[in-house]
Amino acid sequence: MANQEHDLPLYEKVWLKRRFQRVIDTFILLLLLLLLSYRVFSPNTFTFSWFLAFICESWFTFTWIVILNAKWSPAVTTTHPDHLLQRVPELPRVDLFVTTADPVLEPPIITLNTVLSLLALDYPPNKLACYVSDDGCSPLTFYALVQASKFAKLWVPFCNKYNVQLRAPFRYFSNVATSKSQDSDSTEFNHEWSRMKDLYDHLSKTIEDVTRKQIPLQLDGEFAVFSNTEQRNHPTIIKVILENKDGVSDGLPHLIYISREKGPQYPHNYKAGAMNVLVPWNTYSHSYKLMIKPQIYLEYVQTRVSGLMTNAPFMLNVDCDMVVNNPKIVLHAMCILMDSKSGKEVAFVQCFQQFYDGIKDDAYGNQWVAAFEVFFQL
Ligand SMILES: O=c1ccn([C@@H]2O[C@H](COP(=O)(O)OP(=O)(O)O[C@H]3O[C@H](CO)[C@@H](O)[C@H](O)[C@H]3O)[C@@H](O)[C@H]2O)c(=O)[nH]1
Ligand SMILES: [Mn+2]
Repeated sequence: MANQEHDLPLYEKVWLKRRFQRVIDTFILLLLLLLLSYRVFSPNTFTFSWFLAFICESWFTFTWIVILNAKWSPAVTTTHPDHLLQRVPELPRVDLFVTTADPVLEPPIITLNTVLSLLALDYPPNKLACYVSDDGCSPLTFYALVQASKFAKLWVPFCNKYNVQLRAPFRYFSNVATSKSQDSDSTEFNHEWSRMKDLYDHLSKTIEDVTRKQIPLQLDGEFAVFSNTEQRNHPTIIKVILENKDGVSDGLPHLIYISREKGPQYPHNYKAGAMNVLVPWNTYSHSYKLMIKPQIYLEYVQTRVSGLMTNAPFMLNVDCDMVVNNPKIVLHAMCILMDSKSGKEVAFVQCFQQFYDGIKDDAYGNQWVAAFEVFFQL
């Protein structure tokens, strides 16, 4: 029995047979090469139109070779999160990183939803820490996160109780039919659903009013650090918004706000710069516990924040305009990262990106619909 349990696979990778498609794809490549050789050996060479056609066809052939490589031998990976706890004695800690840069272009309510979808992950909360890097150095973003932390205390238990799939409230409530489809007969569920919706509507209205300056935000108390700051010129600001002090497994993950030091005299390097400040860089700080008085560590913290605080062996990075649409995503990733063989070979796990609220027909192809259908078809 014990052996059987040990043999439970964490994931399976099945290589797909694509003999027929491979023949077709190679045939297209052959036609393209024939076309190119026709161009080269045709009598009307070196005119302007010849040159234009040659460049276009060469580029098309090159992209076809790249595409051919990408789809030559696709595989489907099926993960088994339910086997994970039987195979690994303890789940590892994961640091979650969210980057935001501008409260106008990336409204705080969007970042708030991203953070809520992370705080509600189906993973032991005492193993998670969510770091939000704010390159906008905005009290609005900090305010939204404080509000998010209060809402999370009700939202996360609601998601767990009803096994909610989409845990970013604005996505969940955007489709009443789908979100209410489960347990729709239960009065208790209907009652709690309406209560959560009212609370979320109130929350988003408050954030909107503060963002539009209809409710003034006083820069005192917790917010005083923002009073003399400019977006490109300010010292480091770190605020521990939520702390799972006792490491309880039914609490909430840590939530930490960070605005890294910036000055006009040196480049900030955009997202890469922000991630460098967040990501741990050595293993010596493993013994550090979460610091509840960050100001003491400010001078050290200027370099790698999570390294000094939680220093988890794994990290998950999402932009502020993304949401987690599968609460088990970390468990799925762990099936590959914790496997005895692939765990040593695989550096990162990435999921296909899906887009929400895209423009109809996707005229500019930003949602990659055609690309996925044509190039990555399995
Ligand atoms: O000075 C900056 C500028 C940007 N960002 C953040 O970086 C992320 C991505 O920046 P964005 O300008 O939104 O780039 P996109 O083209 O939308 O994002 C794609 O392209 C980026 C650059 O290749 C990748 O880093 C992203 O993960 C990928 O989603 C966002 O969360 C920003 O808030 C910062 O933290 N600081
Ligand atoms: Mn973006």
